[in-house]
Amino acid sequence: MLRVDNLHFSYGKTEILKSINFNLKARRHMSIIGESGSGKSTLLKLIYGELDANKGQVFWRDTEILGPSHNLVVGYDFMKYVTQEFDLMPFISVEDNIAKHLSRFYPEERLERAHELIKVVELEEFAQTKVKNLSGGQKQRVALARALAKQPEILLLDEPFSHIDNFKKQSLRRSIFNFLKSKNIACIVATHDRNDVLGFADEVLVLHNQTVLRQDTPQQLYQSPKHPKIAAFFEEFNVIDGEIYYAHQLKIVESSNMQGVVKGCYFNGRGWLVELDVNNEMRIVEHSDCLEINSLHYFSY
Ligand SMILES: Nc1ncnc2c1ncn2[C@@H]1O[C@H](COP(=O)(O)OP(=O)(O)OP(=O)(O)O)[C@@H](O)[C@H]1O
Repeated sequence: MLRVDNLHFSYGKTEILKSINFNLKARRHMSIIGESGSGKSTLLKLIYGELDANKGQVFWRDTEILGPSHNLVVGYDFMKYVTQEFDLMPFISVEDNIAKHLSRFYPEERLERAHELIKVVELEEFAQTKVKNLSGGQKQRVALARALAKQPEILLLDEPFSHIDNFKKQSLRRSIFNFLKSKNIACIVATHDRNDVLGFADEVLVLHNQTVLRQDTPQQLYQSPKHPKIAAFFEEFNVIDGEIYYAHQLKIVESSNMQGVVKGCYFNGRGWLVELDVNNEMRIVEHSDCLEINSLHYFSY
């Protein structure tokens, strides 16, 4: 189990994280979400032992994770961290970048494992390609495979699919997260992408105002966001009389005590997001059709 106890961290005088407390059981998957600059990457670096906390402790099972002021070499065998920078060896092949992290004593197993991981990240056709000749998204996939080479007990991922195009992203996400579950590898993913969270996270940690706003399942957070920052992570939403309503929870109706003037109409795949001006406050309502700009419509929930 990962245990984060009362963690505090500042860059110089700027406080970034305060009183961070949470646990993550072995094999579980957690997403960390929060606005840009809320400290997601900083928290991953503290968990990995790349930064020294000002106060507080991090444990994986019974081992305390210590920062650079206590450790000459950052990192532990049971934990791997894939940063946004990748840090690969450009002049050797994809296969060699991954195999380098495997034992030389068992050459056949080494190659077999490298190929297994290349398959997980769907890079079979690039196995022999030098990393310098890969695109950003392909490099990101090599970094993921390399982190899995020695099969850590816990994997930390910072925006793991940020460089990967939408064609590949969906299947790659399933492949990686299913692989982690099948090998009982716990995982913490810092992400801005709701699709990394909804189908894959067992729990979500929401960072806000330097601390943990909430820790809950994706289902609970989505269905009962309670806070605009949480709703905003998932979908377009409105706050009406202090309650949060997603755009799809409001409907255009024949008559109601709520009405607004159409100011915009945006296709979203399923239908249209209609922007309504209600006494200078904007409401956003999902509707099957685009509505005429400046027309008046009733809506309700
Ligand atoms: N090395 C550093 N020195 C000083 N300040 C830093 C440093 N690294 C990050 N920060 C600041 O710390 C805050 C948290 O940064 P962090 O990268 O952890 O946020 P984040 O939530 O991961 O952001 P994003 O979603 O944009 O990646 C930011 O305000 C950032 O400017």
